[in-house]
Parts: sequence; structure tokens; C-alpha cells
Amino acid sequence: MDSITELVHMGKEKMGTWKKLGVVGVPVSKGQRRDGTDKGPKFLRDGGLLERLKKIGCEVKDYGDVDFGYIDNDMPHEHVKNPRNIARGSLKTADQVERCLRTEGHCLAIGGDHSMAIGTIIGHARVHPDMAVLWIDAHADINTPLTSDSGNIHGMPLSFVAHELDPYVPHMPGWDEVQPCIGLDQIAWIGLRDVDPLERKIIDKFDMNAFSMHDIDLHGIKNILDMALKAVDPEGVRPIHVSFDVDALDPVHTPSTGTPVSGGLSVREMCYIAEELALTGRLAMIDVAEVNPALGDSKDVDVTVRTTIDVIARFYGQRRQGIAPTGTDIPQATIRRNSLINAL
Ligand SMILES: NC(=[NH2+])NCCC[C@H](N)C(=O)O
Ligand SMILES: [Mn+2]
Ligand SMILES: [Mn+2]
Repeated sequence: MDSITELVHMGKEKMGTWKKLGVVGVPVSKGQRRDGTDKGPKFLRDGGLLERLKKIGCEVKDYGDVDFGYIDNDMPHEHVKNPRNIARGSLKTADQVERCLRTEGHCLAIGGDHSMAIGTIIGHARVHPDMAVLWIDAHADINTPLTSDSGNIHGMPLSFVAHELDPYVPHMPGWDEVQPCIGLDQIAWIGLRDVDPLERKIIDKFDMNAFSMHDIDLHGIKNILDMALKAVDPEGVRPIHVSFDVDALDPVHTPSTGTPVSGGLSVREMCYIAEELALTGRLAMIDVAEVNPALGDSKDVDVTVRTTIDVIARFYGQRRQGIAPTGTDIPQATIRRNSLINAL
């Protein structure tokens, strides 16, 4: 090996993860009943997310936050809460995500409650209708407005984007332009452990790809990720959309979230998922949902934000085995070592 510089360039090629991406903030909170997820994008940015991505060699453009600009008097439709605001915000999100994907080739959407994914999936489908969706979550989020007990739209996003469920979704005011865009066979869940009875009925009826924590205990995370990918992307060619709800992780790691469920993914399992998916080279879009900095004490918020940023970095090429420095950002110590090695 001639020089460290050469090593640096080798590492860069091998990684294949030096990425250009756009970041879109989706500060939605009205998909559930607690204030605070609207501050998710701010806390992730203030927690150093963009700097972290740049440090690992990403070229990052910040598209700012989608302007939700909530309208007043958004009366519930039946028991579904904030229908007009969520529909409006979802369409704005879709436009912003589409613009970001067409310009940067990759979009990282930071939320926001999980109703954010209505807009991100619609926007993504305009660019890659054949995408594969990996929904990493304790919850299935496939209630329809009729099956939902809570009336919270963050528990329903998948029902609005899937063609097969269109006949089961009643018309709601403001929702004309929110149209299904993917098939149920394009979706796989990982991490489920709190699935409502009628959601289970939908999963069974359509024979969907649902991998629970039980399945992970049985087969191990490697096999489950392989099975999930094989289910949604058998040829290994599709652009991948990861919708990551931070409550997929065990609440000891992400306590500041609205619907924590014990017995979740370990950070190790999540890092494995993220590192493996990065290696496919086909990640097109990532949602990060349900960080709620208004919940828990400052320690809870801190560990939630830090863990979330840590996981995100692994989707963009940070690896536990270590990464070589980038060609443009060789640390001073490396340059000193370089001349030393060349002198030997
Ligand atoms: N994105 C989430 N955290 N969703 C939780 C959904 C909980 C419950 N299944 C509901 O529909 O209300
Ligand atoms: Mn969830
Ligand atoms: Mn969710």
C-alpha cells in the first residue's frame, strides 16, 4: 500500500455509500393526540443530525420543514381526528418529497407523527411507483377510519396508500386528492408487537408480509430481514422506502415517543437492519417518525434523539466495523501519519 490517500480512496469505493440526499422536515402532530412530535425535526436537527451525516461523507441539502399551517375548525369526521389538516399536510409533504427525490435522488424525511408517511409514500410513488416499503414499527398502522378505535390517523397511514384497501376507506372531507399508489405486496413490517384485532384481520385477509418480534425471536434478525426483503423485492432491484417509527426500538432506547410498547428491537438489531439496507445501495427514502421531545424528562429526550441519530447514520454508511476517512476530509493526524508512512 503506497499511501493513506490511496487507502482513503479505496475505502470510499468499497463503501459505495457516499451519498447525496435531501432532508425534509415533516412537523406533523395532529395524527395523534399529544403535542410534541411537531418538534421532532427541530430536535433531530439541533441534535446534530445533518452534521453527523456530513461527517460520514454525505452531501446533504436541507429542504427545511413542510409548512403545515393548520386550519382551525377541523371537526372530526365520525371519530377520525383532524382529517382536513392531515390531508392538506400530506399533499404538501408529497410535493416536497417528490421535488427532493427528483433533485437529490434520495430523501430523508424527519417527522412528525407517523401520519407523515401518507405524504412521503405518495410523493415517493410519483418517482418510483415500484418501490418496496419496509415498515419498521411496533404497530401495523393499517387501520382504516372504520376499524380504528382511537380515531388517530397515525394508526392508519397504510390504509390510505394501498390500492386494495381503497374500497374499505370511506370518503372524508378534503381527501379527494389523497389517492392510493402502491400494492399491499409492496409492504413488509418488521418489529410488530401491538397489532389491533381488525388490523390482524386485514393482514390475514390479504396475506401480508408481517414480521413480529416473535418472528425475530424465532428466526433471528438476519433471517427476518432477508425474508422481508425477499417478500417485497424478490429480484433485489427495487428502490427501498424505509418507514422507521422510533417506537420499533425498545422504550429503554427511545422513551420519548407517544405509544411505547415494551419488548422492542435492540439497538444492535436496528443497527444491523440499517447497515445491511445501506449495503443494498437501493435505499431511496427514509422516514423517521414519532420522536416526541415533549414526553419524558430531559434524559429521556436526550437518549431518544441520540439513539435515533445514531441509527439514521447507519442507514447512510456509518458502520460498526469503522469507516475510512473521506478523500476530501482527511484528518490532520492522518496527513501527519501519511507523511510518516511515506517516509518509511
Ligand atoms: N404510529 C403509531 N405510533 N401508531 C400507533 C397506533 C396505535 C393504534 N393501533 C391506533 O390505531 O391508534
Ligand atoms: Mn408505532
Ligand atoms: Mn407507526
